Amino acid sequence: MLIVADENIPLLDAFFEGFGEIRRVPGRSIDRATVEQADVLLVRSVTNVNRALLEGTPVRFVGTCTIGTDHLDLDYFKQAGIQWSSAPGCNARGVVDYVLGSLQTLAEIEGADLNQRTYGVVGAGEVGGRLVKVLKGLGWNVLVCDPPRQIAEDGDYVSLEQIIEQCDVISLHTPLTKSGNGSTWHLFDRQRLNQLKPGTWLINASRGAVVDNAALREVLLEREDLQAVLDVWEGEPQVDVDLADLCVLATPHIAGYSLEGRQRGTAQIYQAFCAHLGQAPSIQLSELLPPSWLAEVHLNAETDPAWALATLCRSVYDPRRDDADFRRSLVGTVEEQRKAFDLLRKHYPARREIDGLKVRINGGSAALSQIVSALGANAL
Ligand SMILES: NC(=O)C1=CN([C@@H]2O[C@H](COP(=O)(O)OP(=O)(O)OC[C@H]3O[C@@H](n4cnc5c(N)ncnc54)[C@H](O)[C@@H]3O)[C@@H](O)[C@H]2O)C=CC1
Ligand SMILES: O=C(O)C(=O)[C@H](O)COP(=O)(O)O
Repeated sequence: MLIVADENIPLLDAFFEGFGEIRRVPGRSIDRATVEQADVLLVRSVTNVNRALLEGTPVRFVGTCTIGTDHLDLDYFKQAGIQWSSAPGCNARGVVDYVLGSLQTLAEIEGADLNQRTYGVVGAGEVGGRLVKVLKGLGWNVLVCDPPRQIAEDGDYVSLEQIIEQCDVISLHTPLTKSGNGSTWHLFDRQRLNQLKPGTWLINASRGAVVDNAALREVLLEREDLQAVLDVWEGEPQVDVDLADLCVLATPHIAGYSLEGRQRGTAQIYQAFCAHLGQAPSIQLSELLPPSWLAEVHLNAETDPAWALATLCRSVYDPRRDDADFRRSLVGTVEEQRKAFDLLRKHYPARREIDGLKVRINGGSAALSQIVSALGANAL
């Protein structure tokens, strides 16, 4: 069996070497010739997998080690009888950590009290749902917009208009869909961007085109009161450098790049492939993941809760380093910038999630316990 795989998929050998030959290829170079003999294709978000790539090839299973599926032509897969799997939720916690770290930076720059803001989460699936839980757990005021969920289930949802009217912070977590009633392509167009409340913070770690990037650049130039944090870009790896300059934080699509998140993505595809073959999985991710780095943190009961929150969030992830690395890369020719975008992602340093963190509060404090529990760390 020939497995063609994006070279940036971690733990490929650990999970897949037992199945046959693995051929590693840069994700953006996967073309017709690359998959001509392949039985299995394992990709990341940078490879568009469609009829033009696969028709007439032996590929019968496609795995993407990502949450997003906007690079896959699922209608074609169905028509052609090609089995596929994504990795739902694999790196959702990493994105939540990115949003939390970004909020700390925004609060610091703006001198704002995070407790006093109203948060709007647009899209409450794997990522947004986890984020809502954390924000509500912190006792913050959160509004949630998710029309498909609102139709499917009873719940406390609001319209996008209400989010725009009432929220001080808006975080986007929808899939990118380009057709149909609920299409999210340019969900935040010029009109909606103009309607944002004075002083709104807009965070996009979903897909670049959920926000009209050209319109956002123009609106940010006109309205100095708005603050934007962008992890994803229309047309990436090419980035609108002027837009990046106007953002408080700008990063190269790494919000979900926790070590656990990336490795979980491979593990989930492995499990799906085993199911496709009718085999029981024999390799466990828990046996491969290195132990948590921050074993234990002690806080004194007198610690200021805002300081404790900032310290715990930043102990897990602080986006300022990624922002600085990214800005340094936005020089030279367009081709050099595109290469730099991919290189920053290829050589992304390992970053851990908060689950393994144990926090002891010396003396006991209800406010600190609430923070520890909301973040998903373990109270000792
Ligand atoms: N920046 C990064 O590194 C990462 C980005 N992502 C992206 O984050 C986004 C969210 O991922 P998940 O939460 O796993 O997806 P999900 O599919 O679990 O949840 C998406 C939610 O959005 C809702 N939704 C759909 N259309 C909507 C609309 N018009 N308005 C409001 N809500 C709408 C859906 O009902 C669903 O509940 C995706 O675009 C994914 O590709 C995911 C992981 C990492
Ligand atoms: O899982 C997703 O969806 C993401 O956006 C991932 O962070 C994408 O990572 P790459 O596949 O682009 O490495």
